[in-house]
Amino acid sequence: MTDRRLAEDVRIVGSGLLGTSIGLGLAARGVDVVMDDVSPSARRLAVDYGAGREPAAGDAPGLIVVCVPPDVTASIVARELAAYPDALVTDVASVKAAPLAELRAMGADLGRYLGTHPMAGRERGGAISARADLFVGRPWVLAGHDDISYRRAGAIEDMILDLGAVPIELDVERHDRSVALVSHVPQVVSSLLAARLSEGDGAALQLAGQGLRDVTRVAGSDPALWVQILGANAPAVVDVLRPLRDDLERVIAALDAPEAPGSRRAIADALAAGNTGVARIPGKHGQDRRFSQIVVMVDDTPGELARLLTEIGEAGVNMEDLRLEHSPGAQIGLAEISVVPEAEQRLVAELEERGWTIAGAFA
Ligand SMILES: NC(=O)C1=CN([C@@H]2O[C@H](COP(=O)(O)OP(=O)(O)OC[C@H]3O[C@@H](n4cnc5c(N)ncnc54)[C@H](O)[C@@H]3O)[C@@H](O)[C@H]2O)C=CC1
Ligand SMILES: O=C(O)C(=O)Cc1ccc(O)cc1
Repeated sequence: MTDRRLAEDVRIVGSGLLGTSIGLGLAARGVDVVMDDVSPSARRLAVDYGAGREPAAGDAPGLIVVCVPPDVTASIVARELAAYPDALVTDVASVKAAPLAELRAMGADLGRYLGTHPMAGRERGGAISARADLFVGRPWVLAGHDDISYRRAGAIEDMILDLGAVPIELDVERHDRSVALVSHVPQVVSSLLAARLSEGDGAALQLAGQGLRDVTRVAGSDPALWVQILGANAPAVVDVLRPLRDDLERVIAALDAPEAPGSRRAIADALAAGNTGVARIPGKHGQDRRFSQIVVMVDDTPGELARLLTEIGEAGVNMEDLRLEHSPGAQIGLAEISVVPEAEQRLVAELEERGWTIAGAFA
């Protein structure tokens, strides 16, 4: 028998990115998973990928996971609660207060419903983008409310743990305020910045480096999904956007008159506040500690990166993170290796001895 916590059979409604990824992860652990979708071809595709089986008469799931767009989440949750009176029902929508309020207004049986939100995803939807390991190591919020205890929702936590994610209990309002700050506003800022590029000189784009890619990655997200997410969490998003606009106006005023008394200070203060903020983003395993970075030049030939990683292992150093940078047209890649500060000097020496070129090392 596969090692797992979840004892229930699972029904997944919505066979897109999230539903298929959950199905793949659970099916791999031997759970009996049924995939469903309003679109028969989406459902069949998820079944073809191995996320689960077609629905059948007599299915009696103990846990139902609704993975549909936010604006239909409440109505599908209500339908499933009514259709399967013994099942626990959850959903994965990116907003939590609005679907709960809708369900309450419909008179749904909230004693069997607890919404969740995995903080993992991709810019592209659909089963074709799904991955069984999408949730490994990622936070997954259980959005608590007064009609059900976390203990009663134990099977949902079992599912989260079986998928390798980290359960976090937050009530719905705190969840929505939190994701406004860490997910919804970053989406808006990333999109607005990327939108500037559509007007830029084509030659300027040839100069694009990793910094631009870092801050615009999520600008490739699906507008149809995000219109729903932002609309459903509008007050919390605006609460972050307004002070952001004030900060931007202060920077613009300072740059309009950079020589005026106080202007340079205003710019420096804005950038320093950014340093303080970025230092608060937890690293791997949610820890706050910062790592040293070692940048190694890697020939753009097959097997070179694998050789580097093997040799770091041989040196007995645990790699905390890895980032790759490629310049278009260049035959060299840069591998930025994060290690604990105590290991930095030793690893640099080991790698140089083995013939690697170190482009930089910094704490
Ligand atoms: N895309 C992401 O990165 C993340 C998305 N979420 C949430 O997950 C949910 C699903 O998103 P994705 O999987 O990305 O979308 P998706 O577009 O890949 O899949 C949604 C699926 O739901 C189906 N569907 C639509 N209406 C339905 C209905 N009435 N009944 C049954 N099926 C229906 C669609 O046919 C589609 O297959 C959304 O609520 C989203 O907020 C949560 C975390 C991350
Ligand atoms: O791509 C990423 O980094 C994400 O964080 C994706 C994501 C998109 C929507 C969510 O509600 C949660 C996560």
